[in-house]
Amino acid sequence: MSLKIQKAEKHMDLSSMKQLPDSYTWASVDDGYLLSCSSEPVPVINLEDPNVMKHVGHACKTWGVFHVTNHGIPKAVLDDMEASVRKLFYLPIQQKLKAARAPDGVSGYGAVRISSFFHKHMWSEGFTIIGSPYEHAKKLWPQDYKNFCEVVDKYNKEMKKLTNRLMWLVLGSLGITEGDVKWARQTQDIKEACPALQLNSYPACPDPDRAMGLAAHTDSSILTILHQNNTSGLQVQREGMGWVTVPPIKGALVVHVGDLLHILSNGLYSSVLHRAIVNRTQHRLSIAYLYGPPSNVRISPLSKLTSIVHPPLYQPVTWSEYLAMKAKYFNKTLSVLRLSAPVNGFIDLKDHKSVIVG
Ligand SMILES: O=C(O)CCC(=O)C(=O)O
Ligand SMILES: [Fe+2]
Repeated sequence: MSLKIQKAEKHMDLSSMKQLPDSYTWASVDDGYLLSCSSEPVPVINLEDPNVMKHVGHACKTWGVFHVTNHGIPKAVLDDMEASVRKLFYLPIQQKLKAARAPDGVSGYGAVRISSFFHKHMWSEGFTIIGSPYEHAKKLWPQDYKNFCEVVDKYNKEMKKLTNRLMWLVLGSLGITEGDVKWARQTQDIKEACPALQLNSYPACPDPDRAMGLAAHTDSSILTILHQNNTSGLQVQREGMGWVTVPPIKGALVVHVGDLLHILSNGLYSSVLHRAIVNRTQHRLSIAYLYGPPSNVRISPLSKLTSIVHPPLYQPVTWSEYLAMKAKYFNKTLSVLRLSAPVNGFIDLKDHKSVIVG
């Protein structure tokens, strides 16, 4: 296939395709795993529950993913954001390409960033926002960008409040207090922590069993908060169960344990391997808020969680260093950062080396 074709295909208008092109056809979306009709659903945690910290700790340890209800984010903020995301992805492809991500850039419109690790294209489009969406929004809607920027700002503010709350629940469940992680206390009111907002669009697909919306990956964040529209597609991998669907629950949000929490917790809370599949009739949208530490902070296993018996398992790393490594090693990044094995060896259950790519 010539590079020219590859490039053109990268920007195909998925919603107008009547057949799945070969370059989008995956050998098997099931990868040989059981597709779970799991009797055990992903935990749903009511943030108003008096035992919320215990539930959060248990969910992080067992699943690495959970739904939250009573999270305090006004419905209007979620609805407005979803409507704005829909408006963005419904723009004609030529208009969206005006805000295309630069080849070496991070923000803007384009294929999902993990595409480069796979031989086949994914059935999705993405739009990444870091900081203000102003520059890209102005390219998309030269006269009418303000509303989008306001909606995104409001959404980011609410997500920031929620991630702070969740962060302390997660750390508290590990026996960590504010004094143990000063930077986490500081990020409550500083601008330094620079979260990313990843907007994903998965148009209805003519051959969903052979297409992949977003291939299996873990998030590089500490925590990710995901809002999905009313269409299923998110799946997480659970030991012994295979891929388990995380169906949308009205008004609830999904929380993922990311790689940096895996490191902070010295592997006690493993980042969750997840993917998005597509369907024949409905257009699915998702909005992922990826929360990480301020850029100058080195993340390493929290000293309270390590001892001679439980030595630190990972080297210290900043978020930007981690992202650079992830761009190189993808699902092997955690094992690259892993310190040498103890004498009797260990098995990193979430090493994800077995992930079949492409
Ligand atoms: O669309 C989804 O449900 C998953 C999105 C996701 O995993 C991501 O943006 O990192
Ligand atoms: Fe993700």
